[in-house]
Amino acid sequence: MDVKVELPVTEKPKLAVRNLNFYYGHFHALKNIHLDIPENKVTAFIGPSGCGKSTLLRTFNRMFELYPEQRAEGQILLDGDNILTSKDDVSLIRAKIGMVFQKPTPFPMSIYDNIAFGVKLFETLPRVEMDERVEWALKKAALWNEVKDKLGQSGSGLSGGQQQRLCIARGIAIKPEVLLLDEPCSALDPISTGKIEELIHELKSDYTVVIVTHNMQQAARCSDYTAYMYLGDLIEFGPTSELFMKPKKKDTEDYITGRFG
Ligand SMILES: Nc1ncnc2c1ncn2[C@@H]1O[C@H](COP(=O)(O)OP(=O)(O)OP(=O)(O)O)[C@@H](O)[C@H]1O
Repeated sequence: MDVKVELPVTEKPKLAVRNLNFYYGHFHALKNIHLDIPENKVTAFIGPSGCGKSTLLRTFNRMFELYPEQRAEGQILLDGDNILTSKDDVSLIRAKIGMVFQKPTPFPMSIYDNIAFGVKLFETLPRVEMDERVEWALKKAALWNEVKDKLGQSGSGLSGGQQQRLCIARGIAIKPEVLLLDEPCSALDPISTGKIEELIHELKSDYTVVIVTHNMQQAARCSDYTAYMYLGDLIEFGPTSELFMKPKKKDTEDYITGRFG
């Protein structure tokens, strides 16, 4: 199914996906996806389990290259450059397009070093500037007040919600342009979820955010644009309010009204 939706002229596409096909061995998991991800907005991917949401997200920073049987064809343009064929070191692409996973995954080191570790891969900062960067990232991730007196303690001693905010802080500390969030709240309680959702809302002033979520209320609350996927096809894409209030496709309507999926 070829769905082509142009963004409103007021939006600038940060990522442009063109004719993207993705294969796990012989299994065709993404079928000719055409999609523009607008800059400084939150875009949500929704759809029933197995529809390809995480696969699509993972193509955006070439995470699949770690697995030899996985292959992507087509184009994913970041500001016009195809990251699938880019000669840039993949770690440079991942510095521009950061990812936060479903389960909080703090490194086995202090809260401070969890943030500083990634920064050191790309920048050599004097200690004072590194301190400032760590504080900046923790403030952006709304975690600073809770951890400022225990930066030397292990990141794994934090609560699940705090660990996830630490992972978001780690992701933004290297100042990516795009932040990919793969079901970032699925392991969290409602209060932590609320904090992450507020954070997502604030992050979009600086970043382009893409979130995969199972939770339609979450997509409706925190995204500006939503893509509905089914069996590897992009079925519908548009402003979140329109997609939820006035879906154009019957399949989308059935899914969001809970008649299916
Ligand atoms: N490593 C893999 N090897 C083979 N097939 C895979 C692999 N990972 C995912 N798939 C298949 O690709 C399809 C898309 O999976 P994907 O994880 O992207 O879906 P999803 O929409 O994110 O699902 P969920 O909501 O359950 O996380 C599914 O049919 C899945 O079984």
